[in-house]
Amino acid sequence: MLTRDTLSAAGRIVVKVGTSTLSHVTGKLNLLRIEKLVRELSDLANQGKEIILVTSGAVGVGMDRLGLKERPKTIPEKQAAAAVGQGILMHTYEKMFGEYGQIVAQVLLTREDSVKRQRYVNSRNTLLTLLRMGVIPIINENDVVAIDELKIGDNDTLSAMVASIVEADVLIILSDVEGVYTDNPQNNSDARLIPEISEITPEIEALAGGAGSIRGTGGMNTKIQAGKIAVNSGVVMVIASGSRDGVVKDILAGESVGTVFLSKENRLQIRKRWLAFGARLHGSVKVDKGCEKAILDGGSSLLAAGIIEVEGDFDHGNTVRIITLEGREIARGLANYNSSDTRKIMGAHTNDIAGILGHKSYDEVVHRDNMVLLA
Ligand SMILES: Nc1ncnc2c1ncn2[C@@H]1O[C@H](COP(=O)(O)OP(=O)(O)O)[C@@H](O)[C@H]1O
Ligand SMILES: N[C@@H](CCC(=O)OP(=O)(O)O)C(=O)O
Repeated sequence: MLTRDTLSAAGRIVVKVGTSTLSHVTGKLNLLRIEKLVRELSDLANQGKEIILVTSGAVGVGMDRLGLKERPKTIPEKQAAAAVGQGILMHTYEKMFGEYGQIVAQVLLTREDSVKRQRYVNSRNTLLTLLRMGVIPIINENDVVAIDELKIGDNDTLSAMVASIVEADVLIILSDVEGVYTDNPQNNSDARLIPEISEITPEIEALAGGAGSIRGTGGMNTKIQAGKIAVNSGVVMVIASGSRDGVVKDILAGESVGTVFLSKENRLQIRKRWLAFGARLHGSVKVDKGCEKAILDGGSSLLAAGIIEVEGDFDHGNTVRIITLEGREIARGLANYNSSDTRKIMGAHTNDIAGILGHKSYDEVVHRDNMVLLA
């Protein structure tokens, strides 16, 4: 069981901040609060932690800039507000993070990026590359283009999907409440904070109400649903107040802040189980002795140079077996190239891939991050 004590070791952290935390009741940005959050996250990045920020606020900030007093009802109006607000948000983050020497990147995702296999692998690879480069990805849903039926619809769910895609250690959801209460604290002054949720039962789900303001979207409901995605992906989730000074630091110190959702298995166990037993296998690649040793003993990715045979028909993003000359399966992983391209580049040096295919999207045929050893 992953508990609060494990949080001090968290290396990859997703923080989600809601509109109610980012803005004042006037609808304008709460600059002091954003500044504090940026400073805290920058300090964690300076400590070597990998940080991803999922930010809401595009629609709210856009509404304010456009002088709209009510949340827009039509989709084009919402999208227009988001288009205006997203730019303002990014400008603010870019400026503030820049002051602390941090590089940020805007990443706008839609539902398809997490459900379509190829897009999932692409989003994952891009996010992991940004983290490796020391960049802080700042993510929001692509409200401007997402059609309503295809939308994730709320950033609580989006942040849990992101945490699952990048296999984060912890997801911290910052809101305008201290955590999950026995009832909506805005309506019931007797409501008490629940410090720990080890299982999301129907009773827990029934406690959650909708948003507390016209600015927020899902209320506690979507946060509990996010909790389900997180704990089933091996990610510990904490809901806490975004107005508390040093909130992220305190959570990572294992302090009893907000509500923690415990995870039964860690992400590696879950991912390994899925890659090893859950994923549909689409083919296999046979590797030479040097490549076998590099994968088993050297922690290497699978490079085209080590491949001597390709079996089956697979697409980019499908799971393939990696087998030895003797036919022993040593690993499984997600292929960066389809079977036909892999056949063309097998045996070739990484530098020659572009010449052979006319493009080179990846150096590796299977990246180590997307591989599980079976031997
Ligand atoms: N059981 C509950 N415990 C805590 N808050 C709740 C509960 N049920 C409903 N809420 C409401 O959820 C709100 C937080 O969600 P929301 O307004 O969407 O904020 P955010 O912008 O941070 O996502 C709280 O302000 C509160 O009014
Ligand atoms: N993508 C939307 C946020 C949707 C959302 O979930 O908002 P919130 O409940 O404030 O986290 C926006 O940027 O306005």
